[in-house]
Amino acid sequence: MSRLPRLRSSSPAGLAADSGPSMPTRMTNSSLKRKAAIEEEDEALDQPRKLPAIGTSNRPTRPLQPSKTASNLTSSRGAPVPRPLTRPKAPAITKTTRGTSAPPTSSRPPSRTGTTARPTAGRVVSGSGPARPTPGGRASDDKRFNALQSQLTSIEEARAADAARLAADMEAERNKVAELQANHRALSMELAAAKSQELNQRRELVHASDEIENLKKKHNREVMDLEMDIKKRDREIREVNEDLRICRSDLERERDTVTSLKNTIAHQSTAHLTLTTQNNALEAQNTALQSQLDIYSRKVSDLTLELEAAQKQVEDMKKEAMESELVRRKLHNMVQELKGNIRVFCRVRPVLPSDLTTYGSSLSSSGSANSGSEGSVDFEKAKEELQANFVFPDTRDHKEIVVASSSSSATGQERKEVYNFGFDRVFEPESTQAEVFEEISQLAQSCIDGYNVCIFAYGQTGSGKSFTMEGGPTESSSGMIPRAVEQVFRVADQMKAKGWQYTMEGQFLEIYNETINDLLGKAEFDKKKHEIKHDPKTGATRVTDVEVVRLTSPSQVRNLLSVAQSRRSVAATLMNERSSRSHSVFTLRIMGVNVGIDGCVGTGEKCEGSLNLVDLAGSERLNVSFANGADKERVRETQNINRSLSALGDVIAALGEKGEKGGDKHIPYRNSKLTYLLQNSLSGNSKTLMVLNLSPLAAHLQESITSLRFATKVNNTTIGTAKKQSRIS
Ligand SMILES: Nc1ncnc2c1ncn2[C@@H]1O[C@H](COP(=O)(O)OP(=O)(O)OP(=O)(O)O)[C@@H](O)[C@H]1O
Repeated sequence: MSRLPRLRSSSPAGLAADSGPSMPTRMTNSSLKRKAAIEEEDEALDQPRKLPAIGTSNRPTRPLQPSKTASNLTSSRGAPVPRPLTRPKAPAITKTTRGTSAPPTSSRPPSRTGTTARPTAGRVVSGSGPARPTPGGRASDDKRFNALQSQLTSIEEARAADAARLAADMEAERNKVAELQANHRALSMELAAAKSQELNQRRELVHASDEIENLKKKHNREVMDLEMDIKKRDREIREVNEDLRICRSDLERERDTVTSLKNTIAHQSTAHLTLTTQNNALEAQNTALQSQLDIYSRKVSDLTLELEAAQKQVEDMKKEAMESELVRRKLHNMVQELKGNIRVFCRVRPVLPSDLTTYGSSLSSSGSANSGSEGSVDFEKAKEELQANFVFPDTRDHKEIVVASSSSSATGQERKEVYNFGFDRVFEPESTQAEVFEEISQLAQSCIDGYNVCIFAYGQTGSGKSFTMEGGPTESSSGMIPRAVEQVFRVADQMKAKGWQYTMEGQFLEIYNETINDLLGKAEFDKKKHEIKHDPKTGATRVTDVEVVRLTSPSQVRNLLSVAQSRRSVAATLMNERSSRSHSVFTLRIMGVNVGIDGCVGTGEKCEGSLNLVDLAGSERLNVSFANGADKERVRETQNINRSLSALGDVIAALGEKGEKGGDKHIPYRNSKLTYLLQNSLSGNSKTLMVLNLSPLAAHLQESITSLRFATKVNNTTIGTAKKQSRIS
């Protein structure tokens, strides 16, 4: 009984630690149960020899030798060595007990197997018996001992059998243990392998976890990428869908277009057939035309050659025209010189209705002179009554005027006198402004050609000077100044074709009481002092501080004339007409340069001419003013007019003398502002025209005769040879 715990304790210590808990434990329990059953059986046979007595022995029980394999296995592993299973032994009989109870040799049972010879149970029983036999009962005791010896022998035999059986069982158990230990080792190895595998697997697991983590991250990234990709794809899909939609609509349109094109093609096919037919016809026509074209091409090349020749001819003609222009100028000037560089025209104005009232016609007082056809007849009668006897005998050349006057002698006899005057041209009262200008226009041309021209209107007050120079408001009544300006502009324009380019400027001055006033200026009359400057090199005359206007159109000149007229009206007093008592000088300066024509270089020749149109003060005051003499201012005016007009006569006379005799004759230009101003236009290199205006009235006859005599004197003067002011730059 006491060995069970040892088996029990050895079993878990030796097996449970290293082998699996199930199978070895079961096997140990079953063998122990069988042992427990045998021991219970022994107890039943010999109660006093209880097994616990064995357990009390100090002899150590011989443990079952563990198999070398098991021992080696456990020791090699370093684990606690399990307690080996002990072989069951019979309890040994101590010498002390044997000496007292029975002789050892006789009482020793026959030798048996080692296992059975060593039981100790008998000795345990004898050694531990409670009662010690007495010497009287030795025989019984021997019997008893023998019985007991036999019993013991049988018990030992049974025990031996049991021991053998147990040994066999033990051997089986050992084998099983060995087997289990082998299994255990195998399992340990498997376990180690499994552990190492587990370790590897753990490492792999860690590695795999890392990999999984990485893969997860990668996966997340890929997921994100994929999501983005998906979004992108979505976007692309949307775009593609949109494109698809557009494509579809385009396709629809294209289909429509195709449909319409098909229709068109169908129409076109029909038209094509028609056109093919036409084309064939046209090709035939074309062939015919081609041959014609060849003919025309030849003609064109011939014409091109002709054109080139013609263009060359045109170029030559242009050059020729420019050269002939120079010739024309020379010839024109020669003609003007032959006509005389100072010429005199005489113009008699018509009798005006206003003359009837002013000069007291008997018909005008009757009041019937101004109405109806009867009135016109009366007017004609009144005219005859008032007008002087002017006759124009030269009906072909219009160069003569005959004045007949009658006067009473001291004896009371009527004396008739006839004066015959000849001028370059005589204009009758019916003459128009255009007719007068026709003669003057030649001088305007000379001015454009670079000559200085001076045209005077001379005559008594009311004789028609202003009318001749400035004219009336209508186109037909416009005077010499606007016509000359128009002529200059027209000719300047025409001269462009001959390579000339002109610029024009104008000034309008008044000489009143030997003072120069600017009719185009803003300054108050008679206040500002203007000086006359002559440039001896260029022959140009300039007046200081006067308005010189660049002229761009004839209409501009008309405006200037009206400005001048209004300024004169403001300056006029109530008593006197300022225009009658002053000279007005309109100067048109013309500057030209030959720049050439297209493709033909100009000569560069420059010319500068001036056209002076002078409306003189009334000439009659020469006599009348001195006769009166009461009004000092008027006397002064008259004296100035007298001086300037006589100075003009003197200059012309001196020029005439110089022309006739030559030499270094002094010309008194400085005797008056008028002659000094017109110095360069009166000298030998200029052309002068005096228009003598005559009143047709008999009341003015004496004045008219005086004027005629003055004009004749001028007309008979020959001013040298006109010299063209030109210079080559
Ligand atoms: N040929 C003409 N035909 C028609 N009317 C004329 C003619 N000549 C002059 N007259 C008229 O005679 C009048 C006097 O002429 P104008 O004023 O021109 O004379 P004037 O000599 O200039 O006088 P003044 O010296 O006072 O200026 C004006 O009414 C003008 O219209």
